[in-house]
Amino acid sequence: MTQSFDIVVVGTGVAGTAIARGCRAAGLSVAIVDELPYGGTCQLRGCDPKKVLRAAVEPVSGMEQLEELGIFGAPVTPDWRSMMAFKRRFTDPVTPGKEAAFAEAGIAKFHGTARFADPDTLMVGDTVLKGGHFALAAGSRPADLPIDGAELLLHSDGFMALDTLPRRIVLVGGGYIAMEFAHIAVRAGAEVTMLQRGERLLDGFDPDLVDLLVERTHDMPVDIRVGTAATAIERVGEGYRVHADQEGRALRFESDLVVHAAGRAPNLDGLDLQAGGVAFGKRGIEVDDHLRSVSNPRVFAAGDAAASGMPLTPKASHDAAVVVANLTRGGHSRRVDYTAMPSVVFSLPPLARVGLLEEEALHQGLGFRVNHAVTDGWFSAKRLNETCSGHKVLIEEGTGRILGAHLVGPHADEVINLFALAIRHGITAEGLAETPYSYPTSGSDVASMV
Ligand SMILES: Cc1cc2nc3c(=O)[nH]c(=O)nc-3n(C[C@H](O)[C@H](O)[C@H](O)COP(=O)(O)OP(=O)(O)OC[C@H]3O[C@@H](n4cnc5c(N)ncnc54)[C@H](O)[C@@H]3O)c2cc1C
Ligand SMILES: NC(=O)c1ccc[n+]([C@@H]2O[C@H](COP(=O)([O-])OP(=O)(O)OC[C@H]3O[C@@H](n4cnc5c(N)ncnc54)[C@H](O)[C@@H]3O)[C@@H](O)[C@H]2O)c1
Repeated sequence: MTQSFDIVVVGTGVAGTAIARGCRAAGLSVAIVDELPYGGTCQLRGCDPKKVLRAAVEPVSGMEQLEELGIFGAPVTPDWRSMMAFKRRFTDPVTPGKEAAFAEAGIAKFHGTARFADPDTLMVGDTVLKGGHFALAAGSRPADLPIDGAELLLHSDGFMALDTLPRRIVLVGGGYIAMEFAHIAVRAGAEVTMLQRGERLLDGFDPDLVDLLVERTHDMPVDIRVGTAATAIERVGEGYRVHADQEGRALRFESDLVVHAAGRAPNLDGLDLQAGGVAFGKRGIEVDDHLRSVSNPRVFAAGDAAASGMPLTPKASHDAAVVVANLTRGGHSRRVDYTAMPSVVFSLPPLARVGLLEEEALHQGLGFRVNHAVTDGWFSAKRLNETCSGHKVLIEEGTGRILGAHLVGPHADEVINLFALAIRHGITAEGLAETPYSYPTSGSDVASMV
């Protein structure tokens, strides 16, 4: 059966949902398709469930910090099953909620893998979908790890659906997922080892602040091995043995669970982009500044699937707004602008960045001063007995423009938004310093950071 729509959207995550709803609200006929239950990564398998699980270990982290002052005897261990039940209260309603919302909006729903038959036709099973335009918001998936036994790795979605938390966990990788899962799992009672191939963890964040967080994580304790690449995984009895290479030295780690935390790749395999004449590379679908495919003008891409910006939720939302503008008001009405897109590692305490890294600002030849301090002695960290706290703010000489801000410590995940606002809307260091802040809050520290 052939059906025709103004817009056919692939993916029901943050990007696909917003594109479908935005185009429909503008009066276009819209179809949406997903091969998984509707909802996408962020709400079902990513940001939101992760942050719900983190909520259960936040008090544990707080108690650990206050324990040495004699305020608590010993921290409690949260009940993992109850944590999962709490998480499901958020994730279970997502799919039925999306199904109902699309139906109410008059968006035609399809379930199955969408693949191109030719540049203006998508197939979902035997159903033929003709589109005036296509919006590809297919997201990302765990990157292929070319090691023996890679099929034994549990992916992040599996970790966030575990019925019980195994005692010993090896995390393969040293990025966002490894750091966030380590902080949750250790506080929930597991013994965690992190294997990071490169010499540094959390590439893309300020190295001095990463060092503070790594020291804190090491003390939790997490066994962090840098310069250590996982080379093979084998089943041994009920558990696993992970083989790794550390500068030519062969290492072995026994574990009850091995988790993939070694990067994600655009999820393009099912789409048969070649048949659709849609150019793509390792970073995703190749798009111009308007998020239009460089090879098929009927196609736009957004979110993790598009080779643009950072694969994060705020970027997926921004892309969706750009695609909606270009689909409803003409193909060249809006360009992407990833200025001041903040990013947070939701460790305890969190690590955050917005704008340029020091190295990037130097590379661009900008003249700037750096306000860098370790602030475990500041009131907002000290009252929590939090030892991991610091900032680095890059301020342009002459203009006072904030070029970049990097934070680690209590509420860094919230405070970074003030710097994002400043960078996006041109509020200078002077403007930030003279703003009255509620006190005592971590936000009020901003005045002393600039
Ligand atoms: C564990 C984890 C934690 C994260 N935490 C954060 C966080 O705290 N903050 C943050 O900003 N970002 C976070 N992210 C990243 C964030 O989740 C993604 O950037 C965001 O969800 C991408 O949204 P999207 O709409 O592009 O894709 P997705 O939400 O992944 O949606 C893509 C959808 O397309 C469907 N699909 C793919 N191919 C086809 C096909 N051929 N046919 C039909 N359907 C198809 C998929 O089934 C999927 O449902 C996290 C990611 C993970 C994995
Ligand atoms: N808070 C957030 O915003 C958040 C949280 C989780 C995930 N995410 C998104 O998901 C993506 C994927 O997260 P991630 O942590 O998997 O990727 P990542 O790119 O952040 O880190 C992957 C790390 O794994 C290492 N690695 C690769 N192969 C290895 C091997 N064989 N042995 C040891 N180490 C190896 C890499 O050197 C790299 O440091 C992120 O880039 C981000 O876009 C975001």
